[in-house]
Amino acid sequence: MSIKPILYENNVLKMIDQRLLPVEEVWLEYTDYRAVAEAIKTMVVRGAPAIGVAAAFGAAFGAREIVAADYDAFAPEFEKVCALLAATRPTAVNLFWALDRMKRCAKAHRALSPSGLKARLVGEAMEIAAEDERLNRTLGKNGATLIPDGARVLTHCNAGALATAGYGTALGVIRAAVEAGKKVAVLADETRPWLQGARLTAWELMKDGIPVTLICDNMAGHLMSKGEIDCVIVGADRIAANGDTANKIGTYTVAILAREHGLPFYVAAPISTIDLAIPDGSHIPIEERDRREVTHSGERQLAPEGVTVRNPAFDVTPARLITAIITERGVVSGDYRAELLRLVSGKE
Ligand SMILES: CSC[C@H]1O[C@H](OP(=O)(O)O)[C@H](O)[C@@H]1O
Repeated sequence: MSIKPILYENNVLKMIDQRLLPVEEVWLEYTDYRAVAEAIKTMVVRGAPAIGVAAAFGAAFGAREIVAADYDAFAPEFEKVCALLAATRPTAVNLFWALDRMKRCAKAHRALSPSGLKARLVGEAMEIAAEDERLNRTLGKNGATLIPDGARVLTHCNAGALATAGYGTALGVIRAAVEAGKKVAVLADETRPWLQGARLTAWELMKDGIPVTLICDNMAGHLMSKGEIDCVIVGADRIAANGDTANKIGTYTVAILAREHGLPFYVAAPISTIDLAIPDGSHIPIEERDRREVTHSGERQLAPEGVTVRNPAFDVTPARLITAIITERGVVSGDYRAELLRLVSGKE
């Protein structure tokens, strides 16, 4: 049973502090939307779907504070709550998808009493969380058909249970393949600078008893050239209408290497990660994070004081390098613009 990094119990949001893994398993408690926003910004919780789930609960907490006689008075105040949460991180579209869904829920239930509306919003956040894990299991099954028995699968960053409400996307495919009886070995890129692969992917796969080998990011090409990797599967933070995909920094590099070595490169993501409002990857905002993530490992200084640093937290893999995109509504490849529109619209 894979971990659920976000729990809602007795009106309290509990989230595992992913900054402390794998050394410490510490759960933090939240009831205030401002604290939830800070948790997203500081990566207590991270991972596109998980960020959306946390923001949904944050919005519900913010709604509880609003004193308004009716929806017309409530709506502008709720907009301010959602705007503060939306300002936390720019790349993962699931954050904005979840907040828009909470605002649509409020509007749809505007006839409720203020207390009824606030309770309904908590229910919507709970449904977003429950739905995310459910669809990850479906997505996982859809993708598992692409993973051969005995496959050695490279992944980058953490697109596992810790990046979602549970089960994971890229690692959801791995879990589903294992549950289908396949022998799967994972190679996890450590994923500098925040080390989601070393600290999170290795941790959660070991907890589940799934074979995992940790490698440094600069080892992937060598191991591909030696025939030690059979395919690549990663998550996503935002997929543009043409299939260009933003994911953790270094994903583009892995995609280039996979193409060079003739290896399949799969992206696993829920429909909520697809952003049809942007035509291609050049429009995806790329978060630049604090320089200290590069110059330090915890308190240990790794670079000279004052050195110039870049720290883009994501990059964009062009659709042409992506073998297939795995979602809960099916697996698509080829003409991504048409295929993604079909998936999102739900039309066959
Ligand atoms: C299941 S999507 C996870 C996605 O989010 C990660 O970014 P971050 O850890 O900075 O939130 C990374 O891009 C993963 O692929």
